[in-house]
Amino acid sequence: MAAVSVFPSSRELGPALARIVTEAAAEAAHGEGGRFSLGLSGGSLVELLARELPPALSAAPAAADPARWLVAFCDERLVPPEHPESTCGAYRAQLLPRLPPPGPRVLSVTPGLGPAAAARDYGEQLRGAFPGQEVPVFDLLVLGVGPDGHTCSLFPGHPLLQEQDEIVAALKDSPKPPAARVTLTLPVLNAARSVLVVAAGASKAPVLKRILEGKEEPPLPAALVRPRSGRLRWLLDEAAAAELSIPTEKHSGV
Ligand SMILES: O=C(O)[C@H](O)[C@@H](O)[C@H](O)[C@H](O)COP(=O)(O)O
Repeated sequence: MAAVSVFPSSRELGPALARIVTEAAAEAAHGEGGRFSLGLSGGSLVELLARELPPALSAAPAAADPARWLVAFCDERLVPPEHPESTCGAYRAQLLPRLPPPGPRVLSVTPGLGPAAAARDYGEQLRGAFPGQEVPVFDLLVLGVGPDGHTCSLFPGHPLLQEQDEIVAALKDSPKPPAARVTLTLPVLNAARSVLVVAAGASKAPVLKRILEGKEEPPLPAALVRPRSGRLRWLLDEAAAAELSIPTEKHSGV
């Protein structure tokens, strides 16, 4: 059973999310290799992390220093990095310049490649960054969830939900534009040591009830995020949690 934390609004959820990231970073710094591997999703998470991670870092122990971080993106839209829809572009514009120099090592999808080549290239980058790991084991993945129950760029009913061999896959038919994307696959999501799924706003309330309380078959993509041995936590605001009847941890956020 995943832990579901509910905050009054993003104003309280954001700092809690940032604190979890910096605490995980400090913990990983003391672990093997002293590196913190972090996978980030796009969408509303970009602005939330850009606002909350810098202040959280200034209050965090030195061990949380982003210079020890490897940052990768859980999915990416196949657009030029300067395109407003580029997840990497958005983080490079909004978050990375606000981190203490020299900042993290960032893996990103090589621009200008077609979907299949981009997925192959990004997969090779990941394999290189996680030597000896058939499936990269991230310390922490931060995921979002769409109103349709997608996460990363894994969409309901899409064949990629069955992908068990590739760590990165491409799609050209994303129902959420842009259509061409690459995404981490479920084996990577479920190998992570810790996974956070963040959702805010009333538009997510119906799908969160389906994901967290429904027993529908086939399960929605976000319901397939079941880390084998890692920790799974949901961070929601009250609006997104409004239809839940399962027990949740209420946080006032102070
Ligand atoms: O690049 C993307 O589109 C994201 O990785 C995607 O999976 C996102 O997390 C969800 O669509 C939720 O997006 P919002 O948080 O903006 O609703």
